[in-house]
Amino acid sequence: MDHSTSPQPHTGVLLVNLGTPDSPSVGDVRRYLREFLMDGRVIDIPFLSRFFLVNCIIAPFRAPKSAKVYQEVWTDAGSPLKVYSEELKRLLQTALGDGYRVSLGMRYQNPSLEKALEELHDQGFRRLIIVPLFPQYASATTGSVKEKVMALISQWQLIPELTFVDQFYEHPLFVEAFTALGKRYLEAEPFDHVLFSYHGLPERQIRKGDPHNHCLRDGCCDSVGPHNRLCYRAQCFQTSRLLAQALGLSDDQWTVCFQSRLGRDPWIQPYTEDVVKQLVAQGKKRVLAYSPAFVADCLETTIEIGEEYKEVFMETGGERWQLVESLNVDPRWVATLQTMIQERSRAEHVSDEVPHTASLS
Ligand SMILES: C=CC1=C(C)c2cc3[nH]c(cc4nc(cc5[nH]c(cc1n2)c(C)c5CCC(=O)O)C(CCC(=O)O)=C4C)c(C)c3C=C
Ligand SMILES: [Fe+2]
Ligand SMILES: [Fe+2]
Repeated sequence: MDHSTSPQPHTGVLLVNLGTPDSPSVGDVRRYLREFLMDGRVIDIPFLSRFFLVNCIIAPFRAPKSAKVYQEVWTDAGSPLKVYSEELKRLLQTALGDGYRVSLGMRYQNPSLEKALEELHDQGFRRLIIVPLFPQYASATTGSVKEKVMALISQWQLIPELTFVDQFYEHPLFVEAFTALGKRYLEAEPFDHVLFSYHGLPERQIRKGDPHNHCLRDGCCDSVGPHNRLCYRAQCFQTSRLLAQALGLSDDQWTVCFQSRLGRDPWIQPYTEDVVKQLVAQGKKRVLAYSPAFVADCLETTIEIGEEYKEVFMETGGERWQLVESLNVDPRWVATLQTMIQERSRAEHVSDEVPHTASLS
C-alpha cells in the first residue's frame, strides 16, 4: 500500500448536540427557546396549542429568567456546550485522521445542522455516520435529530449510506470514561452517597414510545430488553448500574433521579429535588453528583446541579456537594467516539473495497 500520500476522506461524520443561544441576551435566549420548544418532539401537543404556549407564555416569561442563568454559565469563549462541542469536533478529526471528515451541527440554533450537512454534501461522501451526542435515546433529543437530519438529506439528489448512532448508554468505553472522572473524587475524600441526576422527560413521552404497556410500572426499568429497548428511563438506570458497579458502590450507596421538570404535567420520577431532601433526611451529608445524560457541561450541569441543587442540599443540612464534571473534551471520551465511529465503519468496509459490479462479472 502506498503511504506517501494522505488518503482522501471516504466517510463523513456528523456530530450533533442540542444547541444553545447565540448569546446570553434576552433576545437570543428567546429565539433559542422558541425554536427548541416549538419542536413537536419536545413539546408534544397539537401545533396550535404549542404555538400559543411557547410564543405567548413560555418564551416571553422564561427568556429573561433563563438569560440571567445563561449569563452566569457563559465564558469568554461562549456557551460551554458550544465551546466543548467545537473542541471535541477538532480533537475527533485529529484522532480519526484523513480518512474521515468531521462536521458539527446543533439541533437548534448555531452552528446549524443545515450548514454542517452542506459541508458534508459538498464532499459527495458515499457514507455518513451521524452521532447525536445523547447517551440515552429520547424522542425529544435523538429522535428529533434523526427526524431533522433525514428531512434535510431527503432533499439531496444522491442520498448516501446513513448510519445513526442511536445511543451509547452502555458502551464500555463511555462507562469507563465517566467512571474515571468520578473515581478521582471518591479516592480523594469520603462521600456518603452518589447521585445520578438525569434530564427529565414528560411521562407521556415515555408512554408514547411503549407499545408493550410496560413502562412506568414497578420495576419496569430494572433492565433493558426487547420490550423497552428505547426507554429513556430504563437506559438511564442501566447507565447508572454500570457506573455504580465500576465505581464499586453497593446498592444503598447510589440513587437515580430526574431534573429540570417544565410545566405541570408529571415527568419521570423520582425528581432530583425530592431525592436531595430525602438524602439529607437519611443523614447523608456528603454527596457526589453525576450527570450522565450530558456529554458536555452546560446550564443543566454547572448551574442546575452544581449550584441550584447544591443550595437545596446545603440549606437542608448537607455538608459537602461535588459535581462530577462532564466528559467535555476528555481524551478517553474522544477515544470512545473514535472507536464507536470506527466500529460502524468497519461493519460496512467490505462494501467499500469491492465494487458492486464485481459479483456480476
Ligand atoms: C438528555 C438530554 C435532554 C433531554 C432529554 C431534554 C429534554 C427536554 N428539555 C426541555 C426543556 C429545556 N431544556 C433546556 C436546556 C437543555 N436541555 C438539554 C438536554 C436535554 N433536554 C441541554 C443540554 C440543555 C442546556 C443547553 C445549554 O445551552 O446549556 C432548556 C433551556 C434552559 C432553560 O430555560 O431552563 C429548556 C427550556 C424539555 C421540555 C424536554 C423534554 C421534552
Ligand atoms: Fe432540556
Ligand atoms: Fe421503563
